[in-house]
Amino acid sequence: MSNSVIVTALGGIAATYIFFWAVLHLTQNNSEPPLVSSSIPFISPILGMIRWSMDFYPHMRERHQDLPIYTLRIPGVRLYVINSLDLIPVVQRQWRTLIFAPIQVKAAQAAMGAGKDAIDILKHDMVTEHGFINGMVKVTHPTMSKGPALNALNTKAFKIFDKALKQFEGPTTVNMFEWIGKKIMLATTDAVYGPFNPMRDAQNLEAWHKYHPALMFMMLDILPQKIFFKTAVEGREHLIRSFAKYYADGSYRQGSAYIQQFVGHCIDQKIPEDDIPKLLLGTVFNNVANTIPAAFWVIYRIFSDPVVLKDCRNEVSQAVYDNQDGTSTIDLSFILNSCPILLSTYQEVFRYHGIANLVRVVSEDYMLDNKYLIKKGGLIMMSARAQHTNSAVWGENVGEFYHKRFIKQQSTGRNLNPVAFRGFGGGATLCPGRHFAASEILLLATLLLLRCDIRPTNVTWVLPPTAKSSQAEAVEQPDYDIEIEFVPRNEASNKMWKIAFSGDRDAGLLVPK
Ligand code: HEM
Repeated sequence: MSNSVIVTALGGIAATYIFFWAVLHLTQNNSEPPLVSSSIPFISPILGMIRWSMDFYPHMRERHQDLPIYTLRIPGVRLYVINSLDLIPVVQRQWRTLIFAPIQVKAAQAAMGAGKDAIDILKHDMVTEHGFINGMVKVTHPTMSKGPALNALNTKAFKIFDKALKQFEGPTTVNMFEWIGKKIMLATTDAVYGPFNPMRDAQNLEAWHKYHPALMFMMLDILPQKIFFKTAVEGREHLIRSFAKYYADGSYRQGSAYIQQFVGHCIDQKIPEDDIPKLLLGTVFNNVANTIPAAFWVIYRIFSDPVVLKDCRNEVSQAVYDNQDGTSTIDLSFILNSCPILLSTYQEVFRYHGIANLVRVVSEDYMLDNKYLIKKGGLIMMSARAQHTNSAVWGENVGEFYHKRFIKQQSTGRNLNPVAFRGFGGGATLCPGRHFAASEILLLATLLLLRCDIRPTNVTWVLPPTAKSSQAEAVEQPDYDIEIEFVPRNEASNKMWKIAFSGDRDAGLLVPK
């Protein structure tokens, strides 16, 4: 290559760099949060995200500890990243201006394939209860947070778990993530969708496994789906056909109170008939996507540590009473109220393995905390992992899984700050499904504690890595499965089990803010 070509090429690169550097700095207002990661304009943050993956925001928090909030610029997007715990409630209070609903609308359109008319209805009012999204939370929330409707969901799930455990007549080897995934999928969807649950069908499960892994990339909505995600789109279409039949047959009327309210709200809001099955498909994601990996980690953490196992088994055994007819009853309310170590272990799972990226869309220019100009169209990012890995909040043992961390009296003299715990989000969009998820996961864990021992076939428990986790989910997923052996406990064999609810629930869990 001649010198002149090299000089021209270098000149071109330098001119391009200067051009983008100027664009970046001229379009950045001094009142906006400080701009970081700008050495290669618009590209450096992307390189950082690729390099650090789900540890990107914790890494940035360490690097920019002095900044309560900073700006990242990537092509077409201003990302305002919250570092400081104190700014989280400030963002959450502005839920009418810094909105979550557009993310849900995007999911409906790009991931579920909802049509234009349905999307217009979803977009019409994204802040009041008269709108589709907030109205949906309002009508479905009571059916999954407490009372007879949630008890009914748990009772159905119990029957599925009970039946599965009865099949262990002797030591049984399974792949742990796969086994838990199948049981949670069946228990949850049977409880939610009722006797005509579409997710009982093996072909639909296969379609789900084609569709689910591509969800995050489909959500980004950059690449043509029919070319780049052909298999996932086929899986989606298959599932939509099945949910269309479920809807057209009126099978949802025999489903849970939750799914009846869900469909009723779609009808009231005049969602086109063809789109209701697409939105129903979205409920499968809500119902199982995080519950499955969370159940995996809860069970892994309990059974892989003899101390945790002993503590938790001792607690749950007190939730059981024997009946005169020879059956044994598990009081789920006792589990959810009076088993502090089990509940602490459960919450530590979400602190340690939680990766929720809580995103808000800025609907108009806004002065956050009267200090930082946040521009319309920008995104606010509150990373759960950035908060959950902060030693200033959680103490020097932040990097350890400490199963008693959430027991108040044993925490380091300080009460835990509920804002620092982002496992289920917080504020106006705090996860309405958290009670359902908690009761189902803890029910499965309790049944296993009472009825089985679990041994890894590999002799020792080895914590699987999680680097390949999909960040569309709020909980890490193991990169590979673990083979385990369920060994029925003698003291529990031949027992018949029942479930009961003696009172309030979740009293022992930290209430996220
Ligand atoms: C372990 C299980 C679960 C985890 C870790 C989890 C996590 C979360 C998080 C982090 C958010 C907040 C999103 C944000 O503010 O940006 C959220 C919201 C939500 N979750 Fe969950 N979730 C779980 C289970 C469920 C279940 C079982 C359901 C449904 C039955 C559900 C339905 C929802 C809905 C509808 C929202 C949006 C609420 C709104 O728009 O106000 N989740 N979840």
